[in-house]
Amino acid sequence: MDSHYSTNLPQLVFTPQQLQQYEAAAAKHSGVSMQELMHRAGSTVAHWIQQHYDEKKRVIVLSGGGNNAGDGFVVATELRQQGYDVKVWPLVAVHTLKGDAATMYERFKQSGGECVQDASLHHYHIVVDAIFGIGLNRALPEPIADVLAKVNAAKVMRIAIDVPSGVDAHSAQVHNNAFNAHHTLTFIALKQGLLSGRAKTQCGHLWFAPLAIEQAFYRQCSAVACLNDHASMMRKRPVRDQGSHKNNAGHVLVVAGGLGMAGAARLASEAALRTGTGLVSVATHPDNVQTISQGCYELMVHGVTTAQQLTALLEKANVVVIGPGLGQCQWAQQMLSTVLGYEHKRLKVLDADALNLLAQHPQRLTDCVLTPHPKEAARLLQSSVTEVEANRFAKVQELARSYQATVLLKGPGTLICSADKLTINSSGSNALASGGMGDVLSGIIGALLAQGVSPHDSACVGAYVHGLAAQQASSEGSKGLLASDLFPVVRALIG
Ligand SMILES: NC(=O)C1=CN([C@@H]2O[C@H](COP(=O)(O)OP(=O)(O)OC[C@H]3O[C@@H](n4cnc5c(N)ncnc54)[C@H](OP(=O)(O)O)[C@@H]3O)[C@@H](O)[C@H]2O)[C@@H](O)CC1
Ligand SMILES: [K+]
Repeated sequence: MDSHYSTNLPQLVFTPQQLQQYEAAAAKHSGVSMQELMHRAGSTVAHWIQQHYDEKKRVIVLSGGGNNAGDGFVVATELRQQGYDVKVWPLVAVHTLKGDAATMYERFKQSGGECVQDASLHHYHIVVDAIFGIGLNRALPEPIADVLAKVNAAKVMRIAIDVPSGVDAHSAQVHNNAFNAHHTLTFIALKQGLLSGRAKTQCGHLWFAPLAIEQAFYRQCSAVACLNDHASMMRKRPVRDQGSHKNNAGHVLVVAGGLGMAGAARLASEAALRTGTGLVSVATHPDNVQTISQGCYELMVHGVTTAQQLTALLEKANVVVIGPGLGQCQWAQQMLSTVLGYEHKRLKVLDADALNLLAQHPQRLTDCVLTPHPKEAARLLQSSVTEVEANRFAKVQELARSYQATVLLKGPGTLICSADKLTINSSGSNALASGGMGDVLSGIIGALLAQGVSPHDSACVGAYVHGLAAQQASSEGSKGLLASDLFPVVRALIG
């Protein structure tokens, strides 16, 4: 039996529908029966529990009505054999089980295993979720949702088999009272819905167990997305030739900082410098000039009030970052329409208020990277945050299509979508940080574009470096990380 598992995740990402469609063929090509596959899945989880918790721990397995429950009965049977005190609490009547799941239930009973109803959770140390896996197709029904609310509130270690119940492995939608796992062991291939948004946090630590059929599976169908990893992101960083000078490393123009919003402009422009741009200019409200320049003499800061003044600056730059602290007043509108209407090709990063203004007058764009958080994405799509979070994958694709742009949808497991590519970011989230993190991200992406990295790769490397910097700059779980704390880490990562 192969019980290999790891937190090193593969880069190839699939939909649960692809798993449903091709896993049987992959198993067949690997000479493995479906029953053996279920046995491998359950044994892997049992092995994982043995590796992490000794047999004095009391375990309860919650079972459902499909094959996920079959995995759960294998876990329970194997742990009992290893001396654990294990019970199964069926949340769907066991007589409805079919096929291999029914067989695994029979084996559990025959081995002396016991089912309980309405268990007292405080008696157990570990709860194993074998209710729903990739077969979840609607919200959790009342009795199951009620049980999971209690499980989530209890002081227990929660381990999900394949998918935390209540998480939609396709859309990343998290239904009410979904199982809040400390660890999730997922099988055969990575499912997109576990990697982004709230679903990502709902999985806790994600472990991948290929069950020794992943290669055959990869031959059956093509991945729908790519999970970026450290090595590939580091390879895509711009390389600066030793003999080069400032004019070979791009010129970013940051159009930012309405009245009273100098900080956002400074964060974005300093981030562009710290990410290796040769020259960085800032076009801002005249009252901000001194504040932005203070302590960062490398920035060329211009107070701008007219389209002509901005056009003169656009001529010198090769990339424009527009939006941080821009506001939505007449001045801001004029700045955005001048940038979007500029006749020569300039790569552009649109962030913050540039996105809010764009949402008021949607249009197809050229050479743009958009970096919305879910609320800005909702405005751009005339939708709601709930709808965006209920299907981050479809929404980022819709944005990329409607605006003809590369779109980076922020949040845990940031998504980056261009016409032909979907990438999921794997580095940390900055949920505990203060404001200004987005400004830094737009500056980093602008810098990468200015140094010749493609729009899609700039957004991917930017998201990765930004997330990793947030992770490294703060100790785990600590609040109070400042956006400017990222600068030294970004420099070290990009340099
Ligand atoms: N194929 C294999 O042999 C292998 C499979 N493996 C394992 O199997 C898992 C997939 O199994 P699965 O396809 O049976 O789906 P699963 O998630 O167990 O549940 C489906 C059942 O739930 C029901 N249902 C759905 N949503 C519901 C809701 N909200 N509320 C109430 N009911 C709901 C649905 O009912 P229906 O829609 O038919 O009414 C159906 O009865 C996979 O994740 C992995 O763990 C591994 O062992 C490897 C080998
Ligand atoms: K599960």
